[in-house]
Amino acid sequence: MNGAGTTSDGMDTNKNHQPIRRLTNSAESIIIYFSRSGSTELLASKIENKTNADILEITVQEPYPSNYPKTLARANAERERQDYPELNMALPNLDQYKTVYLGYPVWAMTLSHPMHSFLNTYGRQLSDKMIAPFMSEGGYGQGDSVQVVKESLSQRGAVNNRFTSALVVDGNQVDHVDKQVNDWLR
Ligand SMILES: Cc1cc2nc3c(=O)[nH]c(=O)nc-3n(C[C@H](O)[C@H](O)[C@H](O)COP(=O)(O)O)c2cc1C
Repeated sequence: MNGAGTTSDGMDTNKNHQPIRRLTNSAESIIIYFSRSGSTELLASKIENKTNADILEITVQEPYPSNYPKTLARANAERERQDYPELNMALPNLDQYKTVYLGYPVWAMTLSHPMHSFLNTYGRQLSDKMIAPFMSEGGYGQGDSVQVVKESLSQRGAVNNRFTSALVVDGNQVDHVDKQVNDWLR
């Protein structure tokens, strides 16, 4: 139940390029996502292309190893201690946005830790937004991740959120999900 064997893993997305951060004064939607090995990032870029939303990547102080077992060991230890990673990003003012597309990989059948950290740190600033959760996973589905997003937001004092259905994509199939993405965006 840990996604071992999924071919998408094995490379931190920011090893070879700067974190993604494309912001305008005019967009009414923003995509905020974390991706360790690129699948959620690819899905985020598809959503960006289809919506013209702004886009912001969540990054952590200490990136996860590209080595999958090492990442798993770190993630397991973090989860046991509920010790979520420190972020190294700045959140822009979100006033202009009505919709936040919130993207993450599923880890251990729940929300991956950088998104935990993001919601714990900035959740309150998502008040009044429509939240559109999207995720990539290794074949075991969304787990309780959306529930955890909802709980984290309300614990951080976010109010007046509405939620769309979640877009759940197998990380190895992101290249083949354009129709699913289009249908979800409708
Ligand atoms: C620490 C860790 C735990 C994972 N746990 C699960 C899981 O419980 N269920 C699942 O389907 N996939 C699991 N996966 C696989 C990832 O969800 C999947 O490969 C995802 O597409 C990775 O997204 P990314 O490339 O954006 O990081 C796990 C991956 C990692 C690194």
